[in-house]
Amino acid sequence: MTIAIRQVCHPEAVRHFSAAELRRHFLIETLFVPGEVKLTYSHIDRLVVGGATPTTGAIRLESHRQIGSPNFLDRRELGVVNLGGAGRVQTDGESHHLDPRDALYVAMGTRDVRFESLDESSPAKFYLVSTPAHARFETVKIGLDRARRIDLGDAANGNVRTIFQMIHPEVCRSAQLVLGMTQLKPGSMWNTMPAHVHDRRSEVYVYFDMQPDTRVFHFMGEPDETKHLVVANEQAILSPGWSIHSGVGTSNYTFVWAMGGDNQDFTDMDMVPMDALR
Ligand SMILES: O=C[C@H](O)[C@@H](O)CC(=O)C(=O)O
Ligand SMILES: [Zn+2]
Repeated sequence: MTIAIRQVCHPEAVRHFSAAELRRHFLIETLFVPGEVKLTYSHIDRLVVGGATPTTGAIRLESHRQIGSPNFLDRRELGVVNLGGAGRVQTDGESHHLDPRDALYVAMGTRDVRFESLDESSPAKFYLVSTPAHARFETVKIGLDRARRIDLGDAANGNVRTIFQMIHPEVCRSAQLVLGMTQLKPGSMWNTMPAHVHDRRSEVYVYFDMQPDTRVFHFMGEPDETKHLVVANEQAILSPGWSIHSGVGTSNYTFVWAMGGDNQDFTDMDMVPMDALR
């Protein structure tokens, strides 16, 4: 298991970042490495983001000095979304079958978490987001059928999409983690425009369901100082509370968004008026 550390950047410093610096601090280029658990520890809301890509055998979520407790989930909770082929997640010996697109909320206090693929020729790709937790809730699997579904956007604006709220107070209890998936319809390319910020919560996006030669231009930065990251399939973006997080693709795509912070109120967003964007 590997864990990379990302420090916090002040927005006044980010104004001067080159494309390479912006990528080094905010983009996670590689999430899925066959046979490995690969994590990034971000100091924005202490979000841990990564991938577990089991091939032949089971791989384990280990703790680390950075986590500061004997087991990874002693003082944390975990969201898992399967972006690959069918797989299994074992939580303290209990087996959870995760089909493609299924999510699992794993409770604080779970000692042993293992990941397995059902077919090594089509390995599972478990996308992981973990936040600190103060209380134990139930470990629960959430398929898209159990998610809270919001259809929005319109063809004229190129943003017809469905938001599936998966780890959300009305679906599954958690200490602070809120997570879901947004699928764009073919012909729609925009997400989250008009843009918003929410200084109460940090957010992380992972874009997937993309072809090798398509890209998402992901917009970040303070509303009056926007910048972009050019993002390929299965890459993630760390979005501090002061930053907008919106993207336009060269084709349609799907993304998982996840948040941690002061509240779990999805609708608590500060919308950015169009004439405020720079
Ligand atoms: O705070 C909420 C997040 O930014 C996303 O849920 C937005 C999103 O999925 C979309 O507009 O498509
Ligand atoms: Zn947001």
